[in-house]
Amino acid sequence: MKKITIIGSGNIGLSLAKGLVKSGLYPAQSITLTRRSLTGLAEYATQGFQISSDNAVAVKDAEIIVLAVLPQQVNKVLDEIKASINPQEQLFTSVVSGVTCKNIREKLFDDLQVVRVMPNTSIAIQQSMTCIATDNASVESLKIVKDIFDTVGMTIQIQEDLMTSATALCACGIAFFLRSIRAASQGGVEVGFHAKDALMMAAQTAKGAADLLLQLASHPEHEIDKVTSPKGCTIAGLNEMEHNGFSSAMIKGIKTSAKIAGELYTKE
Ligand SMILES: NC(=O)C1=CN([C@@H]2O[C@H](COP(=O)(O)OP(=O)(O)OC[C@H]3O[C@@H](n4cnc5c(N)ncnc54)[C@H](OP(=O)(O)O)[C@@H]3O)[C@@H](O)[C@H]2O)C=CC1
Ligand SMILES: O=C(O)[C@@H]1CCC=N1
Repeated sequence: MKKITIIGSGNIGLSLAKGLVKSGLYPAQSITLTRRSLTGLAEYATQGFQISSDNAVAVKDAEIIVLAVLPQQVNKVLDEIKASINPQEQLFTSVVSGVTCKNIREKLFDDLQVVRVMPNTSIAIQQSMTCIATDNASVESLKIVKDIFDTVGMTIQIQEDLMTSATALCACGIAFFLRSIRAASQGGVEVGFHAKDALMMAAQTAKGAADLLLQLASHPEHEIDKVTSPKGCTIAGLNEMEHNGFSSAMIKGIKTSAKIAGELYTKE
């Protein structure tokens, strides 16, 4: 168990903090949360987390630092903490989209080990798909990061140049699949269910579909073929969706998100 400081405890920073505590391996007391406005962190202090609005102080004792501010807030934060960083003792991780390991070292220290991590918000319930990449961290440091994120979902190590693609597919992907579930529930209401029931039914159906792929290591089309009875209602609905661009919309959306993810830091 290591001391962790999360700089920028907003949506993803807090989701990570909650997931680590839920995993049982990291007590709240080992995690320091920072943001400029501490009112948003008051409830976390009552749960045992350390909270601070002073990034420079908050990183001093940390063995692992997680940078989780917006891309346009990164430079100011790195300037603030530079004097408190010890590159020999600390491991620097960043979940910031579009900011490379090299970008971070250029602002801090050449010999600082930096690992980029791209989780998604389901990290709060230990269900994240987390992508990990580095261009200089040791095998031991990578293992430390992987071990942490393995407690809050599934991890995969990828090449750093695929990190913006990973952002689109997995981090933004949560929103894409949620919108699909919401749309399915809206269809459910049209065909007769109350909204609350329709949403629960759509969500559990989506979960079942995902688990068919994950638990059986199966391919979507193989599972689809089992649902589409000849001349049946599934193929009729599925083809209607495809005529309206269902797959195409998802593919185009992911490509657009990946492009924008790569531009976020430079758009400062
Ligand atoms: N949301 C998501 O699903 C994912 C987001 N990411 C990445 O994570 C990062 C954060 O995104 P998200 O959580 O959505 O954004 P949020 O705006 O919710 O969180 C950013 C947090 O940073 C805090 N902050 C801003 N400036 C400072 C500062 N100088 N010192 C300390 N804290 C600061 C803000 O609080 P305050 O204003 O009070 O300081 C805010 O709580 C982004 O870079 C994004 O690309 C990556 C994966 C998934
Ligand atoms: O929308 C965003 O820019 C961030 C990055 C991935 C998820 N949320």
